[in-house]
Amino acid sequence: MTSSLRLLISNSYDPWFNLAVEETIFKHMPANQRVLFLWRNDNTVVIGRAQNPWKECNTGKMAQDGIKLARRSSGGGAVFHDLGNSCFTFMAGKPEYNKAVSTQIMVDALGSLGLAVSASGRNDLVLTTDDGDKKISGSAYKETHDRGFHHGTILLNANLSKLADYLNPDPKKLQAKGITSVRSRVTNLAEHIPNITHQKLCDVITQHFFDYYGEQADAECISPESLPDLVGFEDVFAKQSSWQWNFGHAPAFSHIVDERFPWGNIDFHFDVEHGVISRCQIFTDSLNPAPIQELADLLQQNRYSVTTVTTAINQILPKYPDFAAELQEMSSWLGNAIK
Ligand SMILES: Nc1ncnc2c1ncn2[C@@H]1O[C@H](COP(=O)(O)OC(=O)CCCC[C@@H]2CCSS2)[C@@H](O)[C@H]1O
Repeated sequence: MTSSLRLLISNSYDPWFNLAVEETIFKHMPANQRVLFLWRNDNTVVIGRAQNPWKECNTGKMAQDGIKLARRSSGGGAVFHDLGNSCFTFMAGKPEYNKAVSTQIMVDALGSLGLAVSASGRNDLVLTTDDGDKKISGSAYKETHDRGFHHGTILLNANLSKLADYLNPDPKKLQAKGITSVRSRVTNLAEHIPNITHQKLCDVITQHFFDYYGEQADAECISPESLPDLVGFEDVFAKQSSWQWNFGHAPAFSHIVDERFPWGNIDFHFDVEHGVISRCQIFTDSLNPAPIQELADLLQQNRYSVTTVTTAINQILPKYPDFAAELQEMSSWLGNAIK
């Protein structure tokens, strides 16, 4: 008899690949199937579908350190992933889909390792420690008319100082709507059970998944080199990897950046829609406002990104040789301010 369960293990650490696999499997699975997908991402910040990355994370530091940004299609806040963080996804058709079931499977699996874990009022799993409850897992959900998934993280031995660094945004004058992350006190399971590994964790989650349904399934390993037949995967992967989705899908926002240079004060007011500068106004008392105005005009209708700034400055430079040093100075300041 074929099993109603499917167990998928990703061997890739690329968040864009893994999220595209998750999305494609979810879209095409038969509604009577139950899927458990286990995966990890390296050096990544994953944000919720309605979040603003420039507001929620330190995008400048992330770019410097080669940390990928990945927007997911579920709601909720921003989390940091590295190989010390494990991810799980439970998928099921409706009406069976029930996040209370998957949450209980996780609580029981972690309990079987001797950990006092419970579901918090929010979407977290917390570990009871001598120092109070600490978050070890965050979850998010997605539902369509006939199916749903619950995915979440488990902190095993993630780099918590990186976690704090990347999720601590620069204090920018950013006015933005969108979902704000809820910062928590976190802990790694390895601090509480030193011999825990990703593999052991996957084994207990799998065992509890099988036990709950009273069935088993062989594990299928997925990687870019061995992709099962996933209808439409290429398109989903292209979207998931795109700047337009990961950054550009941020809800509209505005950003004011100002600086006092020896040669004048400057205020840039940016309005950004779909990640594109829809309006850029400047206010300056510089005696030479023309190149600055020209810069503001050139920035409009382009991506809110460092590349946009450097490209525009390079375009203006030859026209204003007497203002070159000031333009260079502005380029690095403005690039820094919006990255
Ligand atoms: N990896 C990880 N795990 C648990 N908690 C984390 C993690 N990284 C950061 N945090 C803490 O959670 C808050 C944000 O909590 P908040 O509740 O705002 O958001 C979440 O939990 C979202 C979980 C999404 C899970 C998906 C599953 C597959 S891909 S990502 C952050 O400020 C930190 O304090």
